[in-house]
Amino acid sequence: MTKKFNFDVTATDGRARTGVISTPRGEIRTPAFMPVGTAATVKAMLPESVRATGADILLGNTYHLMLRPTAERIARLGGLHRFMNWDRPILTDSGGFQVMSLAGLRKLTEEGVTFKSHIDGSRHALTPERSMEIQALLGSDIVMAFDECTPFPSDEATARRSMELSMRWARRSREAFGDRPGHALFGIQQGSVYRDQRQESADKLREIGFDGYAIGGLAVGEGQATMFEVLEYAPAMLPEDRPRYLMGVGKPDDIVGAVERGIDMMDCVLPSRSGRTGQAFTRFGVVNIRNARHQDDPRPLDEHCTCPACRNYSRAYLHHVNRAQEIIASMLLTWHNLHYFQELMQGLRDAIAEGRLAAFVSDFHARRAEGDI
Ligand SMILES: Nc1nc2c(CCNCC3CCCCC3)c3[nH]c(NCCc4ccccc4)nc3cc2c(=O)[nH]1
Repeated sequence: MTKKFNFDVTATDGRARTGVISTPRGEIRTPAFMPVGTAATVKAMLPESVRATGADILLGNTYHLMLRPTAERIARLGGLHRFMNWDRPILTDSGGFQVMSLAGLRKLTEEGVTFKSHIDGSRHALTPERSMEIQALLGSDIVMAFDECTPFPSDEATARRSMELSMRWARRSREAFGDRPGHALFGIQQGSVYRDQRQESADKLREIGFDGYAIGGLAVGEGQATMFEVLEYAPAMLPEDRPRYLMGVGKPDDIVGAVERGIDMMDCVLPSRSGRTGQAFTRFGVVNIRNARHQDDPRPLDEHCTCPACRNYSRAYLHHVNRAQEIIASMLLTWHNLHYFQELMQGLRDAIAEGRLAAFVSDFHARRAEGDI
């Protein structure tokens, strides 16, 4: 059991690479997709089911857990791993992004953000120091610096002010995090869609020094083409011997494009959230199980898939339980989607390791064109 946090690149294919992040709680195979466990649960999944889909790490969140049940209570109960019965690595986001997207009455100053809880209206404050304290109380293995996700679109001056604030907060996060062997602190690059600002942000983060580097400020409405334009240059600005984490991404084709451009880690609510609405991701594209055309279909979602939903249930059944709003509908569709996302990651890792990523990617796109789903 390593007591340290390490990242080793094991193979490359173009800008893409495979690697292993070693942590005291286990190894993370990269490129990795990280399921989101917002309120100390991956919704509709038991932790052992999340593990069965192939996940090595999952996400928690400062914002949600500080409001309910509070980080102090989770710490008193032994920390987030014990609390949610997940003994592998956990990465927690620093809370700023969720404040801006969920909380009410927000006030942003140099110090940090104050806001009203979306749960009970109580007032709270998040600063770099408080975010580090909360993430330490939770016991997360990978801690995210406290940042401001620059809204899109932003003009250059606005984006610059936002990025520079995030870089001052990055330094305060680093200082407040201190020296915690076996735990990692990741910095978050900002700079919106402005190449010079992305470079300045990357240089500042390197100067401060982090265990890993995230690309923030993307997947905020700019669209895939613009995101990929930024990913043509932003990953290479970050240290190549450290993990690169693209936050909030994404759809399967976003993930494939990001991995081709050198990204090692991603997270997204999409597979779980869309599973609960009846959207199933398959190698041929998305199946919306609520559509009446499935009500007599005896076939599984995807006959190639080995997940419990595809092994044991028909589209007709999944259509029925979804229409009836049965709890099992969320369970089966979530499990299928997380399984599909992890299978996609395993396919990418294998293709990179064998130097055949280009073939994998063209096959990935070709299947989806078929569209007989
Ligand atoms: N610090 C920080 N976090 C960001 C996040 C949250 C990543 N997920 C955390 C996770 C923790 C647990 C609770 C859930 C969130 C982002 N998410 C997106 N796009 C999502 C776009 C999207 C995709 C599908 C559905 C909704 C929204 N862009 C992001 C940029 C940043 C950023 O600059 N800084």
